Amino acid sequence: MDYSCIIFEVKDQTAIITLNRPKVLNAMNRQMWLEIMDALEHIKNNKNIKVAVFTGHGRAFSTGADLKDSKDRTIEDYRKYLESLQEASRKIIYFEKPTLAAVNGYALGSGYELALACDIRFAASDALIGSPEARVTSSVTGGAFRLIQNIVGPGKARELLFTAENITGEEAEKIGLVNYAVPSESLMEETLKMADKIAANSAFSLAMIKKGLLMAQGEASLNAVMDFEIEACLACVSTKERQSSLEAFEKRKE
Ligand SMILES: C[C@@H](O)CC(=O)SCCNC(=O)CCNC(=O)[C@H](O)C(C)(C)COP(=O)(O)OP(=O)(O)OC[C@H]1O[C@@H](n2cnc3c(N)ncnc32)[C@H](O)[C@@H]1OP(=O)(O)O
Repeated sequence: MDYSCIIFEVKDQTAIITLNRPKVLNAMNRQMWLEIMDALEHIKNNKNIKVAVFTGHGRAFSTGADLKDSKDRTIEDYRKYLESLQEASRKIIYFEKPTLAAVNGYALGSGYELALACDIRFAASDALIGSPEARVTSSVTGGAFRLIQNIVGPGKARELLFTAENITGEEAEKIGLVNYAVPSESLMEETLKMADKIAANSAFSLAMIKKGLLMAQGEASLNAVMDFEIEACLACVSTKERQSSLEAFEKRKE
């Protein structure tokens, strides 16, 4: 597959998937999710690759769902988009090899959910991370109802989702949302250092450890949560309020 929305490269034993729609701050469309899945399949089948790293091209990791694409979508189109998003999210969450996120700039909505789906997160200290769904009349979709509570606990998860406010990489480190906040100029270097440390270990052990960790987190009912996420998100985007939110987004600089 030729990639138009991501850049795929391999450095030593680490594959780097760079979200690549910088003109729209790496806003996500169905094609981007399909390309991510294709790249993951390649990583899975290549024994020399032991770790996958996600990052963003330009001044954002990703600002989440493409709101311009969203405006004229039918509910059925939206469902297809969400199903691709969830297929990719499941693939990342259950991926046999460790995944790392190097969060640069904005990581919002589905963009921040992609980072949550990764095993380990690095962020630039000045990154802006958040879940603006409630502000744009949407709802989380990438397994985030489970993931965010597992990562920061129920109280902080509610605060982030209810306020829809962004926090910096530095604040994210304090609440355990990211493992490390580092100066933006050393973000990739620090992330790749950790990737190298992991890649020095047994691929089989890593796969087993990851499987065990996921089982221990109660994967069985994650599917039920994710099915609900699709219904909740579609219910949100079917409201009249959703159209007003999208119009407000377009008019925000007038
Ligand atoms: C299931 C899903 O619904 C869950 C979600 O993902 S909801 C999350 C949706 N995302 C957002 O609400 C974020 C929207 N973006 C913004 O609020 C702002 O762009 C920003 C605060 C992140 C950055 O602001 P600023 O620095 O002023 O940059 P611009 O707004 O000028 O952005 C530069 C161009 O990128 C376009 N863009 C940014 N984000 C999106 C997006 N999510 N969808 C579509 N397009 C986006 C923006 O319109 C600018 O393009 P233009 O052609 O210059 O107008």
